Amino acid sequence: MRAFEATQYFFDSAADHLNISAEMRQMMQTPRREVQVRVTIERDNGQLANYMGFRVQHDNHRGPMKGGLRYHPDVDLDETRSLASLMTWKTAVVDLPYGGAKGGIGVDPSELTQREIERLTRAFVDQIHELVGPDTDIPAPDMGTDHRVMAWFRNQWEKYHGFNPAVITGKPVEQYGAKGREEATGRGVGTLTFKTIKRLGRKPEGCRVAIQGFGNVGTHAAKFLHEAQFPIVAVSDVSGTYFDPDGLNIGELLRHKIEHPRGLLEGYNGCKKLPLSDLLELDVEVLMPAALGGVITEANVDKIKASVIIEAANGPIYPAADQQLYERGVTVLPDILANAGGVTVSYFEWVQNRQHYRWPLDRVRGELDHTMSEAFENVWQMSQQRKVSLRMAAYMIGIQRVQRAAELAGLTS
Ligand SMILES: NC(=O)C1=CN([C@@H]2O[C@H](COP(=O)(O)OP(=O)(O)OC[C@H]3O[C@@H](n4cnc5c(N)ncnc54)[C@H](OP(=O)(O)O)[C@@H]3O)[C@@H](O)[C@H]2O)C=CC1
Ligand SMILES: O=C(O)CCC(=O)C(=O)O
Repeated sequence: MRAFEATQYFFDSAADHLNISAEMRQMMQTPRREVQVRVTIERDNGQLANYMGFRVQHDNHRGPMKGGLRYHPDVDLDETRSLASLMTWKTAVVDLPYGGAKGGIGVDPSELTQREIERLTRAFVDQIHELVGPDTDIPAPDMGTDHRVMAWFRNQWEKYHGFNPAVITGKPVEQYGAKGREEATGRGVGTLTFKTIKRLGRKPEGCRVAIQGFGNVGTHAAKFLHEAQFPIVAVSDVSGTYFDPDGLNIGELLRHKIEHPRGLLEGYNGCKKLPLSDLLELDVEVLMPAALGGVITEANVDKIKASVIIEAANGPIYPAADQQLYERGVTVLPDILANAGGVTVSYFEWVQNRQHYRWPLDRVRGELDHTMSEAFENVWQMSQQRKVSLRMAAYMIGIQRVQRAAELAGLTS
């Protein structure tokens, strides 16, 4: 199964619980526009290198389309389509005035220098600058991109269209970025992990956590959960799984990451090192995939021991595995709710840019917590009332909101 098929399956299962015509379903499932471009740069050694770039604009009934840019070797049209549709349901679940989009380049950024990544980003903007804008489609960071990439993107876009920092979010704070955007996804994930555990009648101290991926989302989630007294017993990045059954020293791991090349955990020897694939199968209460999609499938679902899975990553569980987990009584907090903190603070950044006004960090955090908590309550209630999984409940809320917007607009917008 490929990524978009998985997202469509979840959409269809949720739509089956709602009264939606076949034509409306088809409209909501089909992306408005898909763009695929060749991006060519000169490497530092003078050789040419060609990459494929993508932007999928999924739906704009609720507002300008919003979604990150991923730089990763697996990026292709199918994955981008899947991620773009997730953005439509995600912005709707947390009730932001946005639609959904996603983009990226099929490239391994670890093989390029910073100057090459800058040239790549500028060349990509040259290809797609007419499609994006503060009122149409607003990119942001995702895997493999960060505030520097956002700054280059904005600078190149403004060469064509003039000053308008609201064209992209996740920028450096000194360059019209919002305070708190960098931590936002991990913070939101942490907040909702805490709420889920509380709702299940458990205490953080008794919930061992394993986190797959120690990048932007994984590190900030780890920091938040560590401060909230959760024992984090394992984290992983591409170099392996780092494990301590008594709880990892998160501060030390973060320092190691900052001080070492490419931000890798490679060489950290304050705990046991296990093979990469072991992380998902550890004996923990809470499992948090925070890296790639499609990591929990029919092939490994039997080996998952956690009773709570928090989808910090986008699309980490495929449908057949999701069904098995539901039947086993595993609580899965779905991506379109769990990791919505990033796009929520992106929205705050966009609002601040448009008003030429800056919020202090405590305001950003307070409004983030409020937005995430409200969405969590709505999804939890829907799940209880309709006796469906949290994923189905989140999709149902998202789909209903997009359907309502489409009907109010007269369907032809
Ligand atoms: N950034 C954001 O605001 C948001 C991100 N997300 C989602 O969260 C996930 C992570 O994104 P983000 O943290 O931004 O990405 P980053 O690029 O910052 O970090 C990704 C992390 O995953 C690790 N990784 C990659 N492959 C594997 C693997 N096979 N096993 C274990 N670890 C692996 C990387 O390791 P290494 O560094 O060693 O390569 C890195 O630590 C993605 O699914 C993304 O779509 C969702 C909402 C918002
Ligand atoms: O911050 C944003 O606008 C989008 C973040 C994103 O790509 C995501 O939530 O998956």
